[in-house]
Amino acid sequence: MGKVKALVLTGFGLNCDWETAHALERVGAHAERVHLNSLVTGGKTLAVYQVFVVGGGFSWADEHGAGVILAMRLKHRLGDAIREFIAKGGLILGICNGFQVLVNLGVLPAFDGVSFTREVALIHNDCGNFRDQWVHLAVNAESPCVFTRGLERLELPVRHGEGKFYAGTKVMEKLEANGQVVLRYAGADGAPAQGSFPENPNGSLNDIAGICDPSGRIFGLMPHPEAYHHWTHHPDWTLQKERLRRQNVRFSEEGIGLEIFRNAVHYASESHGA
Ligand SMILES: NC(=O)CC[C@H](N)C(=O)O
Repeated sequence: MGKVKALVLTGFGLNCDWETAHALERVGAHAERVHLNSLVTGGKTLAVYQVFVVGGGFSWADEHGAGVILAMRLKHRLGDAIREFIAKGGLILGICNGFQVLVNLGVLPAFDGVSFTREVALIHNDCGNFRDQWVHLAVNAESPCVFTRGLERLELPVRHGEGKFYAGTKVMEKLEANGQVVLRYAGADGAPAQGSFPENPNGSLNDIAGICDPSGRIFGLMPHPEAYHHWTHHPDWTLQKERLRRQNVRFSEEGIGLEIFRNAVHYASESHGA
């Protein structure tokens, strides 16, 4: 049985690809960092991978809005390949700048399949500046998202200037009704932040930090799971071991961010017999 093949996109200002590929390798995938131009010119083909990750960074320097130009490039040069990739059951993960790309591309929320038009937006943070901080996240147990299976709460870092999730009332209602809201910013107790700053770092409506498509196979989130793949990444790591011992929780060398990738690789290996 071969390893699950994951493509991590690179190029034009994306800058979390090494960490993202490393996280995927840690959970058993074969991860390849592939430049956008290699896909566009046909040197590499999306169809041979089971997981497609658009990671964090500053593609095209956030010109015209974060993720806008990369989304246009993907739509016009690789739209058919992306549509086919989704139709044959592939998984897509968009992290931070990647989430902004998927939203601009209309691959999320994709109520009736990929629309290639923007239905929701990630706009400038309410606080008016770039936020670099750790957040608590509550996972919606009702969501079909395959990436968050078995998870209830997470702690991950965010680093973004345009992370405020925004949509019209009807779209918000539909997202909530479908269970497509996967992650919400929360307090340390796991209760939704209800817009309070800095627990909700950007003013996202309904505290939304991540959404999925109706199938649960396409997932986008503003926090960075690849940036918590080892326990020492956590700002309180020196206290962590002792705290867990007191709570009778088994200590793990892994950061919880790895679980997102592990779920993806597990799902891909089961559904594709990799
Ligand atoms: N870390 C990131 O991917 C940042 C995304 C984007 N450049 C922003 O600032 O909003």
